[in-house]
Amino acid sequence: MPAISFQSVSKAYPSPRGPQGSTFLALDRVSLDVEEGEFFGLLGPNGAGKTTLISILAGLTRANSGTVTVLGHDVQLDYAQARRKLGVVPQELVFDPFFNVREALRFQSGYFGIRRNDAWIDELLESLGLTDKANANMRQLSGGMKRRVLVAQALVHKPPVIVLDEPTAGVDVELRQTLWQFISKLNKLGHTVLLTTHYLEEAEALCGRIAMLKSGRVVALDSTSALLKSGTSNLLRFKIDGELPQTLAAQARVTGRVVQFPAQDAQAIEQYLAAVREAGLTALDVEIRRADLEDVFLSVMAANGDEASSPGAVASLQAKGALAT
Ligand SMILES: Nc1ncnc2c1ncn2[C@@H]1O[C@H](COP(=O)(O)OP(=O)(O)OP(=O)(O)O)[C@@H](O)[C@H]1O
Repeated sequence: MPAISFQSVSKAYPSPRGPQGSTFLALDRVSLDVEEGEFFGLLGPNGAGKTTLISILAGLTRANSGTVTVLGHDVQLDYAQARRKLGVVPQELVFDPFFNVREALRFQSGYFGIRRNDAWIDELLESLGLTDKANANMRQLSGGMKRRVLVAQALVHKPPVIVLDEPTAGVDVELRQTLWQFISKLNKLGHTVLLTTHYLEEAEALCGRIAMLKSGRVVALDSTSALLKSGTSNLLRFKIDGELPQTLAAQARVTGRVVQFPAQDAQAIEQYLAAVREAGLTALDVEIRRADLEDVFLSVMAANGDEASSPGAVASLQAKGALAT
């Protein structure tokens, strides 16, 4: 049985631009399963529908159609059981200003009907570096500290399925490391983790499988290693001292003065460098690097209607079948 199952989930919101009463699809028949024990990444650009999907999972928003289950419990028909299996760390910093940290965690335990939870609460406080803040009022905490409390709140009932919606947005390196150490430990103990993040290096390091959403549709779904292999294996990267001719620019990803070409082999590298020389330009700081998840992500997004990235890498991904159709 999957830990989380989305089957053909669609969600329409009122359209901000169209005529009165018109809607647009924030989620368009999304289907994906997260298996028990997985560390699963849900990636996508702003507005792709990640938070909407998580809100439906957490019972905060209703889908217009489709089925969502948590360990077999339907999030609508069997809400209480589904919710009990889930620990959700929301993107927004929501907290009760009248409680101190320990009280907030005790209150949350009470919400799930758990009494005498102090041993686990102490462990959460310790693991998240909050022990010395246990008696501090929530209002007195910095943004990063509040985020730690949100993580602790989500885990207070030891949920088998942990959902983190951009937990490291705007937080410092120390918290990120503390958080990922702790979440990885829980994952090793068997907890399933679903993570959304814009930090692609974190997703690459942590997630065994990844789904990419674009405009409410799943556009890629595979193991992280297969996604990495599906991209152009190497990239030729350099800076130029002028404007790249159109024919060359069409094959490259250009960011200001930095140019990147897919570099399948030495011949391709020589050809690109020769073409740059023939155009009267000088390539500076030349390096060859392995494609990372960010390259794959940009290629997938480009293949699905974002012109901003490398056509060469897209062709490579399509040829290897990594892109959902
Ligand atoms: N309550 C709402 N009413 C109307 N439109 C909404 C509502 N919530 C989200 N949307 C729209 O639905 C789309 C998906 O939004 P969502 O927040 O799910 O995206 P996201 O992938 O989480 O984005 P981000 O990375 O910016 O957090 C966006 O176009 C957003 O403007």
